Parts: sequence; C-alpha cells; structure tokens
Amino acid sequence: MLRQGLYVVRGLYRDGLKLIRLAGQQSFNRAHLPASYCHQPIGVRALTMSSWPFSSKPRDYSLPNESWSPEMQKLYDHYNALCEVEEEGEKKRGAWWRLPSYNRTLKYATGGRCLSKLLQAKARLFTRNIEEPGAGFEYVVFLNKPEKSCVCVFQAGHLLEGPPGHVHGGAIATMIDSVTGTLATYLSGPVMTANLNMNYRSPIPLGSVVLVHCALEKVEGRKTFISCRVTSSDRAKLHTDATGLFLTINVGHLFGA
Ligand SMILES: CCCCCCCC/C=C\CCCCCCCC(=O)SCCNC(=O)CCNC(=O)[C@H](O)C(C)(C)COP(=O)(O)OP(=O)(O)OC[C@H]1O[C@@H](n2cnc3c(N)ncnc32)[C@H](O)[C@@H]1OP(=O)(O)O
Repeated sequence: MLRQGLYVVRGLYRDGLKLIRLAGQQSFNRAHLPASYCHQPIGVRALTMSSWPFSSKPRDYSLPNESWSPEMQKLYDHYNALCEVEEEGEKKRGAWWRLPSYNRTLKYATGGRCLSKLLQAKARLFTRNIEEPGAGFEYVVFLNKPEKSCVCVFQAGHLLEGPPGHVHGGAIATMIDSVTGTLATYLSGPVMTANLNMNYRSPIPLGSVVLVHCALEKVEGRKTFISCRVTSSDRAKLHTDATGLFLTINVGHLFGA
C-alpha cells in the first residue's frame, strides 16, 4: 500500500517536471501550453487551468500588484516589453520570458493534480507565503533562453528586516538561491543546491528595488554552475555577488530513493 502510494507520487512528480523540462528546451513553444495560457496577451499571461478541481484560478505572484513601487513597475514594463518583439508589423515572441510564479508550484504546474496535497497539504513556497502584498518578497523573474541567463526584479518588504532599515542577509541568500536555482532548473532539469557562496558588498535598504542577475557559467556532467550579482536598479551599485553549484537529481532522491 505504502509502496503503491510512493509510485503514484513519483508519477505525479514526473508529470510536473515534464512541464519544467519543456520550458527549458529550445523547441518549447505555445503549442505545449494549455489553451487558456495561449489566449492571453503576453503581459498578463499565466498558467491558468481550465479544469481546476481544488480552488479557483491560482494566483500568479509575479504579476504587478498595488504594493509595487514606480521603480519596480518601470523595470517590469521594461523587461516585459522585451518578451514580445514587432517584426514586419507582426508581434513575435522575444528572447525574454516572464516566468509565472505560484505558491504551490508543482501542484499548479501539473494542472491541478494533488501532488502537494499528497506530500504536505500545508506546504507553500517559502518566498511566496506572505500574503500581504509588499510585506515580504515581491519579485518577478525574466528568463533569457538564448543567453542562458535571467534577471529578477526584487522589491524587499518590511518583514525582511535584518540590520535596522535594511534587508536580512538570509533573505538576500533566499532570493539568490531561488533565482540561481530557477535558472539551473530551466537549463538542466530538476536540481538541488549543493553549494552557495556569497559576498555581501553593500547593504540593501528595505523597500528598495534591486536586480538579481544570474548567468550560466558552465555545465560539467551533473553539475551546473551559476554566477549571480545583486545590484541597485540602475546597476551602479553592487550589493552582493555569489556563485551557486547545482546538482541534477533523480527526483526519487526527494523520496529517499
Ligand atoms: C527539484 C525540484 C525543482 C523544482 C523547480 C521548479 C521551478 C522553479 C519554481 C520555483 C523556484 C524555486 C527555486 C528554489 C530553488 C531552491 C533550491 C534549494 O534550495 S534546494 C535545498 C537545499 N539543498 C539541499 O538540501 C541539498 C542537500 N544535498 C543533497 O541532497 C546532496 O548532497 C546533493 C543532491 C547536492 C548531491 O548528492 P549526490 O549524492 O547526488 O551527489 P554526490 O555524489 O555527493 O556528488 C556528486 C558530485 O558533486 C560534488 N559535490 C557535491 N556536493 C558538493 C558541494 N557542496 N560542493 C562542491 N562539490 C560538491 C561531488 O564532489 C561530486 O563530484 P565528482 O563527481 O566527484 O566530481
């Protein structure tokens, strides 16, 4: 019985990862996505599910909300505009992709299957578990597939305080882990962080908007090496630089196999 349950969980997990892998492939196109996703204009596109059995439409946390500062909105608009280019009067997909973001990623990515419920009903993505807009991690990640890089626009809320008036080093590390990990996942499939190395160069004021730039350094077998720089929104000031090592895993690793 227990073994059967484990097989079910593994199967569901594989389904979820299929979508993640598809997103990492160059051949990925809109035909692979649910119809409801394709009908929406790029600016508001989200992985919405038509046959959603558990709740209404999942919230895409990477879309603008009322807590976003004009600076955050400006940067979002800038990168979002790069997601679509106009060629000979026709709108085409650009090099950049805005990544949708959910607080139960695998559950929503699998089209409503109850993977998260089987694992842990109360589990939520760490960076998306503060419901009050603007209080915690406000961020959106834009992926540049041809360049194997990504940029995250991050506005740090008041609940992330470390030194008075400034962002906690653990919150900065969380964002770096999340963004480098996201890039590694899109490039190499399911991975886990093996090593993160961080240099904190200058404090980040609470409420400010910073850019988290990540790029692929190299892939060696199962190892994906990513570099990262956290800068002010005008890129003039370096706040943190980091490197991350991610190991491709067999998802059975997460189930003790
Ligand atoms: C998976 C699902 C992804 C879903 C993504 C959805 C899309 C995006 C959505 C939402 C964004 C959210 C994004 C969040 C991202 C956050 C990621 C995390 O925070 S992960 C949690 C923290 N990390 C751990 O808990 C790992 C704990 N460690 C382990 O499990 C193992 O140690 C592991 C898997 C890392 C490696 O174990 P082994 O048994 O597979 O491999 P061995 O044999 O030990 O090492 C292989 C090679 O790697 C080197 N290596 C291993 N660890 C190393 C290290 N720390 N430093 C340097 N080298 C290391 C070894 O020396 C070896 O190298 P030689 O092949 O001999 O050349």
